[in-house]
Amino acid sequence: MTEARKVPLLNVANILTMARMALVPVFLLSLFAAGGFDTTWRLIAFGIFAVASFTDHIDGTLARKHGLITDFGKIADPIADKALTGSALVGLSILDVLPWWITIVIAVREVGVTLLRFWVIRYGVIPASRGGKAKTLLQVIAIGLFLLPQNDVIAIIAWVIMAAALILTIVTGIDYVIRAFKLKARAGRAVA
Ligand SMILES: O=P(O)(O)OC[C@H](O)CO
Repeated sequence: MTEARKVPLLNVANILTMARMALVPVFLLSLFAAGGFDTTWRLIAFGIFAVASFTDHIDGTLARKHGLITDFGKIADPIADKALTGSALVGLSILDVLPWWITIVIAVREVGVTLLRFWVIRYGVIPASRGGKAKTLLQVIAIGLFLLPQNDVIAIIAWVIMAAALILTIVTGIDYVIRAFKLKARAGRAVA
């Protein structure tokens, strides 16, 4: 595996990625505090989720701006996103806010893409695509809206965005499968 540039592994972008992972248990504790439906705790959970999600934006921006892109970051950043969104989806399904089938469809895609990345890692890294980034953004917005105390307007917007996120989740998942097979085939041709 080759580094895009010789940069220290422990740089600010990677530290932010790891901080996002570390916030997952804190987020879950606040989501389930006081039974899961206490308005104050739900707002705290929303705040922690929002801060953690924002680190995704900052670490990517810093990595690009200051040349802090590492193979570790390319792999760890999507995993940190999946840990955060996955735990939120499971939490919302446990609380009966979100149907389990939505959580399961997204979880299967996210775990599948992660396994796919490791499966082809000897040939190269599959970084997040624009579609993958847009998918994560839509998931984050929909989850954020479901975390808020609900009313009709919030619920309608949350469902519309979740539907778009689901479509993009599936479409980009298929796109990554195609990319993985192309990467593997290219590596095979290079060896032959
Ligand atoms: O769709 P993925 O697996 O590439 O994930 C995208 C990342 O969450 C973007 O930061």
